[in-house]
Amino acid sequence: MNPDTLNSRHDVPGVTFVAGQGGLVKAVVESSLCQAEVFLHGAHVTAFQPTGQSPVLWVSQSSDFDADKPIRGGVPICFPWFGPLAGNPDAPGHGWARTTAWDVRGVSDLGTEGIEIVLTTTIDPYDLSYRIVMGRTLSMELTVSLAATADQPARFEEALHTYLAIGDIHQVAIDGLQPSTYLDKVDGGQIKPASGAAIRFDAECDRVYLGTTATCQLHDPVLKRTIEIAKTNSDNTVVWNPWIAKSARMADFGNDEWPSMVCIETANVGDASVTLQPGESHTMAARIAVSDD
Ligand SMILES: O=P(O)(O)OC[C@H]1O[C@@H](O)[C@H](O)[C@@H](O)[C@@H]1O
Repeated sequence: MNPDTLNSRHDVPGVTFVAGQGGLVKAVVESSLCQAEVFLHGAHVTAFQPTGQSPVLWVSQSSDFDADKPIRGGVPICFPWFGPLAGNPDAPGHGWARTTAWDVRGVSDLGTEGIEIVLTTTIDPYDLSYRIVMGRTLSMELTVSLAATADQPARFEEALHTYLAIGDIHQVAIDGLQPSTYLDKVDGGQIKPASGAAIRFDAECDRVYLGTTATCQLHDPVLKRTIEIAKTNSDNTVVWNPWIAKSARMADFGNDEWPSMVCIETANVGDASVTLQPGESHTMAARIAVSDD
């Protein structure tokens, strides 16, 4: 749908639909609380910056902005599978949601809470609704529903694959996951014991933390801030930085960009996949808050 039509249908001060990079339509939010951007392509939040802070989300300078490709950075939605689809190497990594065109269900001003945008789409057999609230904090709620008329249960994986902007990967630390075991994708998918220590980085990291509902804190001594990620109905947290060799292999990721990002992903994957019976729905949420150190 073109931006003019969206602007006349959803006439809320502080929200403007425009043709963004690659001609893809995005909502631009500018309020006293924050600046933010959401592409309808993938229901992809690409920017969030509370007033007085530097940008919270990272987007690659080499990202594609193309209706057939995912955006590299921001918050891609991984659904209905995470990573490669088992048994189908031709299926797109991380599922269909991040390359689907979503519809605008509604835009509202929630006052001190922020601006709310609700996007919807259907990915057979599921109906998806994504509620984003952009204020001093960024809230994202993904609701997946299976129609009562569905003839069988359905099982899916999901992730809010959040790329966070950081000062320097060598200096950040992540708290909150100390007590959790993790699946180490860099080491053949082995399950590793809880480390008991904050996560620090000196090499490629690709870990699925298991059985954790914990809130994480990302401490950034360079930007002198802490980003907190709280979550609901999520049993996994994925932590990812591609480091040197893997980022060099990705066409949509600049070779020298890896020190300035880390992903902390709110997820339900693998053994934590969600099964819905006909008529059921499931909501997973993440809330990102920033504070100065
Ligand atoms: O290149 P993609 O499909 O966006 O995936 C990026 C990364 O996403 C992470 O969530 C995965 O754990 C990594 O294994 C993967 O490399």
